[in-house]
Amino acid sequence: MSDAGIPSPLRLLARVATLGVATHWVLKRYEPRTHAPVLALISTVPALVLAFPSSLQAFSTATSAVLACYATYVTALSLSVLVYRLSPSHPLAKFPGPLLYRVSNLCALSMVWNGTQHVVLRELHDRYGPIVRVGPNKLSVCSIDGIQTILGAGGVPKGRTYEARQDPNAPKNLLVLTGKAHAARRRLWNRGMSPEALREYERFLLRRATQLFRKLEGQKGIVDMSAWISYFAFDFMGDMAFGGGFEMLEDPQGDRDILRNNIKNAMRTVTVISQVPWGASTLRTLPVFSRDLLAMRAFGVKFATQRVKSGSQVKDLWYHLIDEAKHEKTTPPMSDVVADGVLAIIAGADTVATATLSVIYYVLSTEGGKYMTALQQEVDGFFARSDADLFAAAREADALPFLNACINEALRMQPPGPTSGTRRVVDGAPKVVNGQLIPSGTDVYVPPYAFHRDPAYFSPHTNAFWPERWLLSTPGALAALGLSAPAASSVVHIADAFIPFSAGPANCAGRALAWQEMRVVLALLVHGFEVRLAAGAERWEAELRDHFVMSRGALPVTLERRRGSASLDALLEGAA
Ligand code: HEM
Repeated sequence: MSDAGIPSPLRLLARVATLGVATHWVLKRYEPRTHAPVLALISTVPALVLAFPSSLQAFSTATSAVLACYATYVTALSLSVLVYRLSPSHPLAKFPGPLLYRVSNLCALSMVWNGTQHVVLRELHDRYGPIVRVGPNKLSVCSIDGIQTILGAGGVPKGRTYEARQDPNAPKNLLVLTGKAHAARRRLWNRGMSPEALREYERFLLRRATQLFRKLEGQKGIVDMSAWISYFAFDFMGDMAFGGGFEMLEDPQGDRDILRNNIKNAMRTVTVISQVPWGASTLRTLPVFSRDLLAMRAFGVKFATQRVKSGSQVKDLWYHLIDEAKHEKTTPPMSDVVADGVLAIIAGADTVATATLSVIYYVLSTEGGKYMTALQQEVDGFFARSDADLFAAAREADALPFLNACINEALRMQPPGPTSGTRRVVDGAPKVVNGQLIPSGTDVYVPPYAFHRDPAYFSPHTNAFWPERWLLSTPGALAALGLSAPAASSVVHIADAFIPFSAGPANCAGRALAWQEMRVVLALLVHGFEVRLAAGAERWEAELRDHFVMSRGALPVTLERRRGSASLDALLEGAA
């Protein structure tokens, strides 16, 4: 149909509106990765104005013509987006979810910024069921078959939310890689986390754990356990990834502590940016968004340079990541190792600190501290043995069963990576979860926190710290500590829904190391100190924030040195 009868200004605006709608359909099909295509599309508006100079006569100035055209363009683009996202023809229309989240990812920004995403996702699953639409193009899945279908081998690759997480000028780290590149890099990591490698790390761990112990012995009054465990975790991971040098335990107020804040801020920033992957590259050019990521890289480069100078005297994680033993055909580039070294600090320090602190908090705060009493009984009994070998016990899954149960339960209650990033269902390979087809192009969360707090997988006491649930098959172990549990038949415990370390080929590469650290540090603390929560500790749970890894507040405690044992003294002296 001809538009010859329409006055020329309206004709111009109609063309601009059509351009707005067309822009939506182009961007929908070819989601931009840089700002250049976005700028190119936006500049078509003045180009259109210039292409029809006669239309300008109806406007008082050229500026008002351009402004009117942009207003029309944006309105048409927005309306097209809105109508499409809410329409029954949208591929995700059949999935329930809050109206605002269906409209735009921007609606979720405040919960992401505030770090409440994990809790909100759980609430949404309570309300809407196992699959919830939490963005225009995004689902959250809390259905047991989704774990293997999405995260398992042959599942769904990581989506673009991961790319937004890393420094744009640095090579990709393991977390961001997919497919063959991921498998090749993961081989290096797996070597660095093999049982033999972990044996090598024991002396570093003993040195740092002893240093922590001695520092805590010297503390008076209220002690912020959160800070001290963090210093330990960062120092130890610095030893692993860069051959040491962080020394936060030695100099807590030193400038290296800035790293902790860099990471905290950077994690929040990239978690927010990753909500709008199409704008990520543009946003990251702004110093406010890139400052902390760049500072982290500079930090990594500085420590890597020191590590290179020291050569292969020690078989730390760096030794394996840069393949100093020459297992690979080609030596990995130094820049990749720096990227993975920084990843090790982010992925390995904060996570272990949060989990260790959550154990301390829950065993002390639950039911008048009865779990701390049971834990001390188990650990004291262990150290009383003449053959007590803490590192041998830390290697085994069942040497200290109640300690393991408490760690598992703290990881269930507060998984240190509570949501993880989204996976994206690739073109031509839709997936079926819970009997429903998840179409290609969909971003999918498989959030650990939501699984762990689902009564369909863990009950009774779904939202309470109840370590007994991990020892149902060994009631004797509980009875020996004065604890009991109902018959296993009345308890729901779906172990496959426990995913604090994620699942599948990109699950946590450092899981075994994390377990070793947590067992050693907690056994030393429980045996060596009487720990009591102090005023303010009750805020622990509320101050845990989901910024990909948990950020946390203080955990004020008082400490009193216990009598300990000859085994403990020998262990601590051995580290000197
Ligand atoms: C309690 C402690 C820990 C927890 C709960 C934990 C949890 C996780 C989770 C959930 C992921 C998957 C993230 C995702 O896919 O978005 C992950 C990945 C990873 N973690 Fe851990 N982690 C812990 C400790 C460690 C330690 C000590 C290291 C050692 C440096 C480490 C290194 C890594 C690496 C390298 C990845 C990426 C794996 C890959 O993409 O193949 N983590 N971790």
